[in-house]
Amino acid sequence: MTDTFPLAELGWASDFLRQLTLDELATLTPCRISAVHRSRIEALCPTGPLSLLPPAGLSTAEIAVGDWGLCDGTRLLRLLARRSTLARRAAGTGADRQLIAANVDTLFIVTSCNADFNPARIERYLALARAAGVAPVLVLTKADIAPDPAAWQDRAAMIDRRVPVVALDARAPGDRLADWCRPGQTVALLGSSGVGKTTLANALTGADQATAAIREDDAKGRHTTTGRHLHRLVQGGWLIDTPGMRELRLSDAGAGIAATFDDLDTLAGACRFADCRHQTEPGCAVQAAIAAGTVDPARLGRWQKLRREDRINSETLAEAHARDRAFGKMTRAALRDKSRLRGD
Ligand SMILES: Nc1nc2c(ncn2[C@@H]2O[C@H](COP(=O)(O)OP(=O)(O)OP(=O)(O)O)[C@@H](O)[C@H]2O)c(=O)[nH]1
Ligand SMILES: [Zn+2]
Repeated sequence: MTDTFPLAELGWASDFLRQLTLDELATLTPCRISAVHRSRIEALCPTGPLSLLPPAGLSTAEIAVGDWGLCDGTRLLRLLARRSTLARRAAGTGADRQLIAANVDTLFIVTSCNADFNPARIERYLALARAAGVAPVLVLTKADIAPDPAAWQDRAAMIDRRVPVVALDARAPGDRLADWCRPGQTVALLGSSGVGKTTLANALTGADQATAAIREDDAKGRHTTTGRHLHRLVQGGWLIDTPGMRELRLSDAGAGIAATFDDLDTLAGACRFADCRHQTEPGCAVQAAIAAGTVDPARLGRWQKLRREDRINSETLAEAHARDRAFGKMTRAALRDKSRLRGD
């Protein structure tokens, strides 16, 4: 396997080039981060894989697999602004966002042509992708064993007409994903357990995940595995597969939710009250659309649930405490009322 990659093949593009000063252009080498450890960083650069020291004054927690940086061959000197960022944070902890991947172009939202198919989950992933700045594609696996894969494809297309839908056998995707898996492109997979992510990743990288990493012949002739989380695709391009990818959840995704439910978002703007909850308020444009049959009430329910979930997952520690306190107060008041009614 060759270990050298022209920059364009690694995903280098003009919006990264533009960030370099003339001096940097003359003296430093662009590199793509393939793994991040506590005190070392693995990267791919045009001359091959490198193990680098982190930049002075920058915690490795601020570096993501897929990031572009500039190095002098020994140390990563700085990171370049990202095109997209996938991150997460634990609910209600207010913890800093944990970076999962950077500069992913396409997120394959994977679900199966069976009971795993769930519009609410697909919408959640669509919102997550859009909030991160990544283009979503719906991939329906197990098309080979579904009685009517076209029907599943139609159901998926109904969720969001703007999103491409591909139904396939994850074991043999052929060139069905060739629009997104090509030189310079970076993809990632998201979906629940058992839908075929590992199977698809293996097919796209042409190998077992454990062996798909790029191997470097070092001076002693030993093999060192690099590119741990940045896997080269058979058709060109890269697959980012970090452990956190599988536990991605919605947070700070308000803009992604609005983009995914833009029909409801627009209607809500026409409600009489700015804080309309779209239940029984007079002048509610959303309820009017439901009454007119142009909006599915189930979709309104999913939108509201997702917004609540995002709000809770995005709140800071102080906000979470305030919510708990308010809830405690409410419960205590309710208990007091109850005992008053009982005449205690
Ligand atoms: N016939 C068929 N089998 C599939 C397809 N995709 C996945 N499978 C099978 O489904 C099972 C689960 O697939 P995995 O690739 O392990 O699923 P996963 O999404 O990686 O699951 P986790 O590792 O739990 O996240 C395996 O036995 C696969 O062989 C498909 O498109 N067609
Ligand atoms: Zn309303």
